[in-house]
Amino acid sequence: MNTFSSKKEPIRVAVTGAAGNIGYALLFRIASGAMFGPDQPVALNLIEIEPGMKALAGVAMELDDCAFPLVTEIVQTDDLSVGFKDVDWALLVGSVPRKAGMERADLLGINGKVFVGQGKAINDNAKPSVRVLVVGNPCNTNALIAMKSAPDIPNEQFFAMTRLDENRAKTQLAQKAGVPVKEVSQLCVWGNHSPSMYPDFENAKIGRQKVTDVIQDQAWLRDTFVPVVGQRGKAIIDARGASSAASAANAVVDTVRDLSSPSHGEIHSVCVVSRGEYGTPEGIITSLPIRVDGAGQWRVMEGVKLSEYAKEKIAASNKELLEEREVAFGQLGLSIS
Ligand SMILES: NC(=O)c1ccc[n+]([C@@H]2O[C@H](COP(=O)([O-])OP(=O)(O)OC[C@H]3O[C@@H](n4cnc5c(N)ncnc54)[C@H](O)[C@@H]3O)[C@@H](O)[C@H]2O)c1
Ligand SMILES: O=C(O)C[C@H](O)C(=O)O
Repeated sequence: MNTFSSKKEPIRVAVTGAAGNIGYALLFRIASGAMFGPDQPVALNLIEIEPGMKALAGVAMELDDCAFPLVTEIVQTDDLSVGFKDVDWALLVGSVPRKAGMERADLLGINGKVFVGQGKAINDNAKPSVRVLVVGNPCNTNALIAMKSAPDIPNEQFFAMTRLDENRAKTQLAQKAGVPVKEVSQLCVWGNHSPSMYPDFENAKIGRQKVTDVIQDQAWLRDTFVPVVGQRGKAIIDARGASSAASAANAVVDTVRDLSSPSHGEIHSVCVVSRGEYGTPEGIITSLPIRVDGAGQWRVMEGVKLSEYAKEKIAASNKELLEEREVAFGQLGLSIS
């Protein structure tokens, strides 16, 4: 269709850390229509801190030079009240990435306070219907901090990203089974975006078969697959000398696209605020199997059968989230209730 004649209102998307590595891989895909579809105009609010503004001007010049027909406006700012003004989506990417030798939780003290300010600014400036996806690590706890700092925005509109982990897990299983990755489905990563995450191979499928019927090597599934997925971020930092960027940006596109359209039977891993589903501690932001219905509402898939092994892995990851919350909220003076 001719996008110039589109009558659709633009979707306004804020991206923090827009001049960073993930930002550079993400913006061009949003602008090209990969996130919201080929006939949906987008307005981009690019947010950086002051030292990043010069590089951001260069990124904006490159966006201009693509002449993307869907882009209606590009805002560049280091002022959060401008950056989050009337946005439909806030993609919180900007924050310090971990370096070799660090765990994601080591970033708690460095990045946590950033999400207080961003949560408040979203609360005061974004559309009430705004949806917020946190990518900056430790993303689950940062999302919780942003959510607590935005009391007027419903908790259900805050998300953190484990789709990269789901995509990684699917590829590991496909390669082991010798099948194309599109054959792997119903794969949920549970818990924290940290090495403790649990990629649930017991409920996943390859074609119409259970993964465990196709890959019968339990030792490989438990002792190789699970840790390889949990440590994939570190493996990339060790190999590249920098944390994943293009694959992370791709997972942002996947997450937002799949939260914006009906799931048609597939599930996806998204960190959402727990209501106690499957025994998860209420109030944390943890990864659960999510489906979106025809009205665009997400919900946690019911009826997943978890083995004792799975329950133990998920409980351990959620315990880590409780500990992260205690440390971060203590440092920031936030109340858990
Ligand atoms: N959840 C995931 O699956 C996942 C995957 C990959 C990376 N990450 C995380 O994403 C974050 C960004 O990674 P990156 O590789 O793009 O890092 P980067 O260092 O390349 O870029 C970060 C950008 O954010 C900007 N920034 C820093 N503080 C900011 C703030 N308060 N407001 C706005 N912008 C700010 C910086 O100036 C920089 O341009 C890191 O925390 C990284 O660990 C998460
Ligand atoms: O591992 C990291 O620190 C970066 C990111 O969270 C990843 O999973 O690649």
